[in-house]
Amino acid sequence: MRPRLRLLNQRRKTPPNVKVVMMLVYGFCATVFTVGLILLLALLGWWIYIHTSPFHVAVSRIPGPRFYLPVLGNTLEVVGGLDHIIRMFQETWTKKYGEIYRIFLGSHCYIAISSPELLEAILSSQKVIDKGVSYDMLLPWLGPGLLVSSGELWRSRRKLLTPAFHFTILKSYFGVFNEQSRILSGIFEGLCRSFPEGKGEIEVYPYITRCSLDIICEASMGTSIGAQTQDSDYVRAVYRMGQLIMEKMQKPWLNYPWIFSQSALGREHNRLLETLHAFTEGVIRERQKALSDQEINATGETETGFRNRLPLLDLLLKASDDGNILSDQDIRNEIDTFMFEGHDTTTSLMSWFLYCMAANPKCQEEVFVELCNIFGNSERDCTHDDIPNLKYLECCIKETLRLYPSVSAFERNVIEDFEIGGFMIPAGCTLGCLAVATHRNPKMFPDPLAFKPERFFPDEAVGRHPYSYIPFSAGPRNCIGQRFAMLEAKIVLSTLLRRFKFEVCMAKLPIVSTQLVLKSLNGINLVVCLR
Ligand code: HEM
Repeated sequence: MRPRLRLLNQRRKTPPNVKVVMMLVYGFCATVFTVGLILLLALLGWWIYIHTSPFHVAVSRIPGPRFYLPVLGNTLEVVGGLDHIIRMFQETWTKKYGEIYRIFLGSHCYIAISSPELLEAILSSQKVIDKGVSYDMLLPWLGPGLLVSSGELWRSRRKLLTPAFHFTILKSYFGVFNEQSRILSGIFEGLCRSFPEGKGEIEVYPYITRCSLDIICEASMGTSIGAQTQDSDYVRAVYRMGQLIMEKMQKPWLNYPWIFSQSALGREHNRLLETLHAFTEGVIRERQKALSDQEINATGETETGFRNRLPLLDLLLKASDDGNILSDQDIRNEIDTFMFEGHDTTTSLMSWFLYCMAANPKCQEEVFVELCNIFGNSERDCTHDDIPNLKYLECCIKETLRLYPSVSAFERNVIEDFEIGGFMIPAGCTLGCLAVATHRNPKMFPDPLAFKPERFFPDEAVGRHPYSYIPFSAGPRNCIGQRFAMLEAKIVLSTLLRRFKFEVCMAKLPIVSTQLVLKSLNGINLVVCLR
């Protein structure tokens, strides 16, 4: 009996490998259960939090997606190309939720506005003047310059810098505008002559960028970098820095300073910063020396070759001499701000303008007729007296800025609770003013996607809400360089349209995308020929 019983006992015992498997299964189930329970509790906590915290209760009254995830918010919906982001914010969500809606980008609440009435309430307010978090990306380069600074610092700088855009000063830049327009026109002419039939494809964006850089460099620093005619580390650095900031924005993990500093992009960023800052500092030092040596003679020429147009830099140096507190670094921040704001925006405008002309040949012809009436066959410069006569050109520029505003959206930080349109906007939100969505609102601009310069004829514009058109923003923090930009655009564009004809390149139609300014993902390619 005994041996048999032992045999039976042995048969009933579970084999060791099955035991291991069962233990693993139990372990796995226990882990899944625990993790599930923790997730469930976390979600419950999150649900209770967003239904009871005053912040979330207030923002939940604003239209927007019902669900947003902890940590991620609605971010997954904007993942995609740079052309997808603009569609989501300016079209899809605006159509779905209306002229005010809220979105969570990560855990940050973003309230997007495209109603002229609400924009007026925000932009004319003296309370909501601080910039949104997106501008922090610019801080290493621009520091707290006029664009990024807030509070009292911004107020005092704005007061200090406003005289630099007085009409008498702007008048002195006509020479620079004309000189650089001629150089650009010469480059286009060379390209056209090199095409087999005098007509060929040009990606205009980089050429216009270099022209605007030359203009803003002379205007702000009184020095010439010859970006259009020669290679320069500084120009390359300005150009690359804009791209790099966009690359960084698309990779949220690079927002952690340590990770960024270890990345290839972070190292390149630091090298570019050195080049950019060293250049501006060098020009400031030279200019300081020239001014203190009293080298500027009565004709306005300096021994160092500067032309005395009272560039912005002189104004800042003078202000620091007058005893105002303005360190060399403050001056550098302001100059860097003007270099950045003053070239990318105007390049975007002028490139999209040429595209609009190419896409609307009748309008292009009408501008040409206007130019012939003013300039005839002469190749003379555009003067101060010509500006008021460029009426139709001005309407075309305005219509370009309506359809393709260089700054497609701008932001304000809400630092104390604020009420608009019956909604309480709690402190901590970012308000996003959607220029594209506002400008394409059919209530204000019927048939909004059509290019119709006549919308800006004086009698057509009567009765339109002033905040339905905001390419230069509005209110106390509007664009300080608005008149500069319009003069620059009128002179450069009239010079080009007098000499060249532009046609659309059907194989490479632009793909609109939101970057630091409104650009096209595949460039602005046009077929160009001499008139
Ligand atoms: C087509 C050309 C331009 C457009 C569409 C444009 C548009 C804008 C917009 C929308 C703002 C407000 C941004 C915000 O609130 O965040 C702004 C601010 C600013 N712009 Fe322009 N801009 C242009 C050209 C220029 C030029 C040529 C300069 C300099 C010469 C310039 C200098 C500035 C500065 C310094 C600010 C900040 C003003 C402040 O906060 O007080 N802009 N611009």
